[in-house]
Amino acid sequence: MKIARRVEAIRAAEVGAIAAAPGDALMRRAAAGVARACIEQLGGAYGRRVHLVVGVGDNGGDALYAGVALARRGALVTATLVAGRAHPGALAAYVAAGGRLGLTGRPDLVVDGVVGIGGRPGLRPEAAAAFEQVAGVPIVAVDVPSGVDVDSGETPEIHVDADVTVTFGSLRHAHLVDPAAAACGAVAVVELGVDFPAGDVEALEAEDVRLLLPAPESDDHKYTRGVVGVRAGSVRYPGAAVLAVAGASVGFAGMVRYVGAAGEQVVAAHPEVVGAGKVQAWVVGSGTDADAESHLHAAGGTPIVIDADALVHLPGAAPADAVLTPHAGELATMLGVSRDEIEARPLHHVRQAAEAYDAVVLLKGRRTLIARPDGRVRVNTTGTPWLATAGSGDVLAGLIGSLLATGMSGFDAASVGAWLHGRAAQACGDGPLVAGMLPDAIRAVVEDLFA
Ligand SMILES: NC(=O)C1=CN([C@@H]2O[C@H](COP(=O)(O)OP(=O)(O)OC[C@H]3O[C@@H](n4cnc5c(N)ncnc54)[C@H](OP(=O)(O)O)[C@@H]3O)[C@@H](O)[C@H]2O)[C@@H](O)CC1
Ligand SMILES: [K+]
Repeated sequence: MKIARRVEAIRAAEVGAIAAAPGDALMRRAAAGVARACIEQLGGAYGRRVHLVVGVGDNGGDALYAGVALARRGALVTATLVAGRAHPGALAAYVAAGGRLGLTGRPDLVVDGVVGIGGRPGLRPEAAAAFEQVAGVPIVAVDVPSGVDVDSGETPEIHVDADVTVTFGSLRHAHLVDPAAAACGAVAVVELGVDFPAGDVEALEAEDVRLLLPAPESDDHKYTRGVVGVRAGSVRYPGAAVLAVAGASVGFAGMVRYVGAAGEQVVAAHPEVVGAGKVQAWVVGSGTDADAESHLHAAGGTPIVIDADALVHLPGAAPADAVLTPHAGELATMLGVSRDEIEARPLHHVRQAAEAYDAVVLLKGRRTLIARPDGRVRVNTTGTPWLATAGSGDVLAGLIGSLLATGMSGFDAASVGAWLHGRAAQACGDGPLVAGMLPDAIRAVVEDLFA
């Protein structure tokens, strides 16, 4: 599990380590990691030109010590001190190692050491100008891309767009949550030997998913494995029913039931699907059109995935054990704000919705977020841009419903479902895909996990 923590918690955990380490030892360790990332990015150090953009705090100190390490390996290192001053010890070491002040020529790489966890969002004009001078050159950000809001993952003002971000000890929210995460590029964590407390934003990794997934026992039969019911599709949108049922039918639940106007098409595509009866979880909404509200009312009393058309029919709180799966536009309608506001502040809004509806809320996006009413959030890091295709949400809703039916919690079902769905898209290759390809790919991903 990847765990991201608030700045306050990180600072509190590091106090002891900083006090115990002699001089700038911790900063030098951090800087060594930054230098390693630069060398990796450049394919070597000797003769390469590296330019440091340096702020007044310890983030700038990290950049300068990284400059020291790079200069020792034969790189030609220059630096702009955006406020005209910098961490005294690091600056002295930098100058002693042959580092120069001021930009000369076009560098091969830029190191962003303007601000880290002590920064406010945005870039001051001197810092913005320093990056403009080297526009187009790859950037390695120290700790976070300067200008992003570290705890909220928001980017309310101008900020650095990095190719690689090197952080220390623990991930911060900005490394996982969009839009800031998109500005980080690839993220590397340098170990500092510090113990951190639990965090409130996390991301599942393959091993977590494997451990959470239900696998049938030898004495299981179809009813003990759980039955999922799908109420999706309509005369107008029969395909949504077929795709939601396909997502529900990848094989986690022991049986899939379908109730709705597209029964004929569903059974033609999935002969194993049966009609109304007792279920352990419902999936309601995809393509239900005018029938959404009546489906929602008919499906009460069990864990339930509420998607698409059904979301707008929710009264104040959702039914017990509900997972709501809106995209940004649907969440905007639910919360009475604009889509732009949701996309600018996804972490804030997904938490607000989870609390307001007293339900697990999965907000779809490049980095899908899954929030619980108590504020705990999982970020999904799998997926490709090709996944933004019609019907892909129907498959996801069905898949999550089938996991719910096996007895998983809504939070686990939603986050495991999102992870498998995204990984399946990746398995389809870096090219076009249609939603109908996902169920087979999900089965292959699960087979790989258990191999
Ligand atoms: N803790 C640890 O264990 C370790 C920490 N480490 C490193 O230390 C970093 C944190 O260092 P930090 O606390 O000195 O803060 P930092 O982010 O450098 O900025 C501070 C100053 O910048 C200014 N400023 C603010 N906003 C600004 C803006 N938008 N644009 C321009 N300037 C702005 C503001 O000063 P002001 O100008 O307002 O007086 C503020 O005081 C951390 O991210 C990591 O890299 C590593 O060495 C490993 C061990
Ligand atoms: K930075």
